[in-house]
Amino acid sequence: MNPRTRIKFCGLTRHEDVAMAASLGVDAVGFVMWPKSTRSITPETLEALAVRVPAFVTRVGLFVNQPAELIEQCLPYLDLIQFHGDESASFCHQFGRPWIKALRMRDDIDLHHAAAQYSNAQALLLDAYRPGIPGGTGETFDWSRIPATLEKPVILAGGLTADNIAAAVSQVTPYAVDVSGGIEASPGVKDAELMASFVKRVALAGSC
Ligand SMILES: O=C(O)c1ccccc1NCC(=O)[C@H](O)[C@H](O)COP(=O)(O)O
Repeated sequence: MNPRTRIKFCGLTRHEDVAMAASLGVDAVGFVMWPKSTRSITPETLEALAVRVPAFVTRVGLFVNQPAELIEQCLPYLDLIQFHGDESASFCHQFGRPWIKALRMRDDIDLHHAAAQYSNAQALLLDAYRPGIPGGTGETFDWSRIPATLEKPVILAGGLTADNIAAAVSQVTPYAVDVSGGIEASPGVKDAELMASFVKRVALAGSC
């Protein structure tokens, strides 16, 4: 039996969206701590949102080349750290907390090399590459570029929606999928119906 595809919703900024995600059975909720993002929240908002996340829903903090001091400040409210910039493996590993590394799918990326480089990561999150934009582009990439076997679990991200998630799961069979723009009414504001239909389509894709 194939394990189910885990789901992370990213870029949450509101209590009601976190509550909806949890009620839908989503595995992880992501909070963007990078201030230049249209979905960013402050450490104070992170605390307010995170303390109300139910047990067994993983709270993920997303950072882009940010100071260790900020990450330390957020740690009490995070179960997992997502590094979405050019952080080194040793930087990522210094916090004593599970972490994942986001990789943008540049033409020249070598995923086997990256898996070795980030050997302590819990998983690699693969996202679309657009120069100058570190993530949350809402764009897909060519999923056939993902090797059939990789030394780390793959979290597929980038432009996923209820309309393309079945094809993505069937083609890539990722460990997990990550979505932000595809479940939004506007940046940082999630749409309850889009969230529900995304979760439903992932479940259906896994049962085919
Ligand atoms: O969401 C952002 O604004 C953002 C900014 C900087 C780095 C990463 C960012 N988001 C990452 C994600 O939301 C997801 O990991 C992933 O990129 C999926 O986003 P989307 O393509 O919108 O589904």
